Amino acid sequence: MNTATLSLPAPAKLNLFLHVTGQRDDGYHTLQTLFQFLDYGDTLHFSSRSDGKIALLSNLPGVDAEDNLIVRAARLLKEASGTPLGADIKLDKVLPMGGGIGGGSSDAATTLLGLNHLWQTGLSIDQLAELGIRLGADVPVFVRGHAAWAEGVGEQLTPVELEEPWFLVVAPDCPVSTAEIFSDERLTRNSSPITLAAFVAGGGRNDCLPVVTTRYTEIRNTLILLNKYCEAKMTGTGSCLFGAFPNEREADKVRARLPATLRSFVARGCNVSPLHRELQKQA
Ligand SMILES: C[C@](O)(CO)[C@H](O)COP(=O)(O)OP(=O)(O)OC[C@H]1O[C@@H](n2ccc(N)nc2=O)[C@H](O)[C@@H]1O
Ligand SMILES: Nc1ncnc2c1ncn2[C@@H]1O[C@H](COP(=O)(O)OP(=O)(O)OP(=O)(O)O)[C@@H](O)[C@H]1O
Repeated sequence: MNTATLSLPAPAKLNLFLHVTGQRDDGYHTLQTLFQFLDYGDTLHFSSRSDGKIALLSNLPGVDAEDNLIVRAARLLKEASGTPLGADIKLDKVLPMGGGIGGGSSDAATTLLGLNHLWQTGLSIDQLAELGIRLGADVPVFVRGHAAWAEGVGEQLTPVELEEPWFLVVAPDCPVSTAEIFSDERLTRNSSPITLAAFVAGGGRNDCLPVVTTRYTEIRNTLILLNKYCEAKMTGTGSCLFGAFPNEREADKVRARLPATLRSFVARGCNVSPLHRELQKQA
C-alpha cells in the first residue's frame, strides 16, 4: 500500500519581540513581531497511501487525532488539491506544547509542504500559506520558511536577514493557552508600531509578558532566574523564555548553571527554516 516515504523537520520559532497594536472586529489581535527559526524541533515521517486514508500513527497526550494540527493540515491539503492519495504520518514530538515556540503550527506547515511534495499536488507556497492561515496565525511563516517581520495577525510577512545567534531556551513546566492571554483584559492592545531599525537598535518588548507573569508565578520566577545570566525575553504568549549568545559555548555555560529540573535547550537561530533546507535537498 505504501508508495513513498519522507522525513522532515518541524522547527521551533522565536518571537524576538511582540507588540499588540490593536484588535480587529473578529476579536483577533493585530501584532508586530519578528520571527526567527531554531535548528531544533519535531520530526515528521510521511508515507503515501493509495487508499486515501489519513492516519496519524503517534499519540499526542491530551490532543485527539482529529484535532491534531497535522491531521487537520493533511485533510485541508487533500480537499484543496483533490488528490485520491492518503498518508500514514508519524510524529517525533520534541517541542514543549503551549510554549510559544510554535510546535503545533510548525507541525502543520511541515505536513502541508511534506504532503504537497509526496503527493505531487503542485500547490504554490502562496496557496499553501493561504491554507495555513486557516489552521493558525503562526502557520504561514513556517510555510514560507524565512525569518520575517510580521504584521496583521502574523500573516503579512516581510523576509528579513538577521544575525543568527545561539539561543538558550528555557521551558517552564507550565503550558500557556494563547487564547487565554489574548482574552485577558489587562493585555496592552495599543502599542505604537516600531520599525525594524528601532528593534535592532534595542527597541521592542513582548506585550504579553506582564499578563503572563501575573498569571503564572513559575514563569515569573524563571524569568528572574534567567535574567541573572542574560537579557531574558519571552516568545509568543509564553511559556518559553530565551536569551541570545554569540556562540554555543556561552549558551551552554549558562544552561549548565540552571537547575537540572528546568527543561532547556540550546539551538542556533536560522533565517532559513531547516524544513526548507531539507526540502531543497529532496528536490
Ligand atoms: C502569539 C503568536 O504565537 C505570535 O507569533 C501568534 O500570534 C499565535 O498564533 P497561533 O498559536 O497560531 O494562534 P491561533 O491558533 O491562530 O489563535 C489562538 C487564539 O488566540 C487568539 N489570537 C491569536 C492570534 C492573534 N493575532 N490574535 C488573537 O487574538 C484568538 O483568540 C485565537 O482563537
Ligand atoms: N501537532 C501538535 N503539536 C502541538 N500541539 C498541538 C498539535 N496539534 C494540536 N495542538 C494543540 O495546540 C495547542 C498549542 O500547541 P503549541 O505547542 O503549538 O503551542 P504554542 O507553541 O504556544 O503555539 P504558538 O506559539 O503558535 O501560540 C496544544 O495545547 C494542543 O492542544
